[in-house]
Amino acid sequence: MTEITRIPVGGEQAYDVVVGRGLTDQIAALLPGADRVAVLASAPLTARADDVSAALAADGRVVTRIELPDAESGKTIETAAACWDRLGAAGFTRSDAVVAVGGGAATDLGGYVAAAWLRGVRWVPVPTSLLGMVDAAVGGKTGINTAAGKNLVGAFHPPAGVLCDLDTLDSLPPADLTAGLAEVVKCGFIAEPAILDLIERDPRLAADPAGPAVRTLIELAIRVKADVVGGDLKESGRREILNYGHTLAHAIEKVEHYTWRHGDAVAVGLVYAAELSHRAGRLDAATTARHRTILTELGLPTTYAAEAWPDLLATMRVDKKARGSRLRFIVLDSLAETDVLDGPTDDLLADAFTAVAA
Ligand SMILES: NC(=O)c1ccc[n+]([C@@H]2O[C@H](COP(=O)([O-])OP(=O)(O)OC[C@H]3O[C@@H](n4cnc5c(N)ncnc54)[C@H](O)[C@@H]3O)[C@@H](O)[C@H]2O)c1
Ligand SMILES: O=C(O)C(=O)C[C@@H](O)[C@H](O)[C@H](O)COP(=O)(O)O
Ligand SMILES: [Zn+2]
Repeated sequence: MTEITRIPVGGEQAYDVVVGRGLTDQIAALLPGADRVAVLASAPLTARADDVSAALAADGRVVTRIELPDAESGKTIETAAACWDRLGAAGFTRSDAVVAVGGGAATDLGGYVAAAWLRGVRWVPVPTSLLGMVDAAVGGKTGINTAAGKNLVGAFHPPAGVLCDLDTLDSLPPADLTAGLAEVVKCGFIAEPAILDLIERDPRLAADPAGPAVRTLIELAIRVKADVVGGDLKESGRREILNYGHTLAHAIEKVEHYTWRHGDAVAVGLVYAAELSHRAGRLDAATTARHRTILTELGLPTTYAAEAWPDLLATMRVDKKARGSRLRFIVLDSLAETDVLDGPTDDLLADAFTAVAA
């Protein structure tokens, strides 16, 4: 086992994000007194879920294994209902718990299953993707998609702890690792410019799961998220900054029927949010251009089909940051200085889109 980093997340239900290698044996200690534990994972993560289940069983827990449809296709009410049926059949009580093993889709679904079962039981995400480690598994935002859009049903339900085992990144497809870096870049622009400097020094190293830069980037990004959500779990204020780039990103995901990786959509959304900030007279041209440059160097997309604009605009109107008919965007005034752009005109929104339109 290598060195372990524990990153505390504050708030009423404080917990640690544990980062290291060979962490499987730590799972049982995060759920004291849980006699029954449901381990949720999709097929590509079967081996990892086996290890986690074996560690729990070795500690005397009765494990219920539930296989999820993979990736975004698992974030549905049907999958959640199937999980609740299994918990009911296995007699899960309020002292029992859920463990979700996988990328952000599995941990979002698993967290929501736990949040709603008996109105809330303990859960632990075991993120296996970079994006899951730096973002989805941290902060207690859980949820599913609906026909109207992305993450429209869910709950704030902090986990009992988060296990980020860096060994799991070895099997992550490179395109998924790169997609996760989009959320890391987001943290760089909204709060931690050291992230941007590190990636710019050697973008190739940033995407090497075995290299030293990845762990540093993961820990820097987790610290940004932990700091924000520790002070504003329910997004009544500052937490909205974590949505930088997401208003357009979620619309792209819906228009693409969830076939795009979340991180890829976020990359386009970040460039759009920067252009919007610039065209609203807030962000300087150099910082705006820096978005496109760094994301391109990482191999992330920065453009989207021009003809999709009407659909995208209509979808953005059900974004959770909207208030009535007013859209609200997180924008940058300068590096690491965020603000809300409240009620931008359709002309301004369309003008900014020309900068990402392909
Ligand atoms: N709750 C939050 O705060 C939050 C934050 C960011 C993103 N999200 C959500 O997270 C989701 C995106 O997460 P993601 O990028 O991890 O995608 P994902 O969960 O869809 O996983 C992508 C693919 O990688 C595979 N995979 C994951 N880990 C693997 C591993 N170690 N080895 C081999 N294959 C592996 C998965 O099976 C899947 O096929 C989106 O639904 C997004 O909305 C939530
Ligand atoms: O944790 C948050 O808050 C975020 O906004 C992080 C985002 O990266 C993440 O994609 C989140 O799921 C988006 O939340 P939503 O409330 O817009 O669905
Ligand atoms: Zn995101």
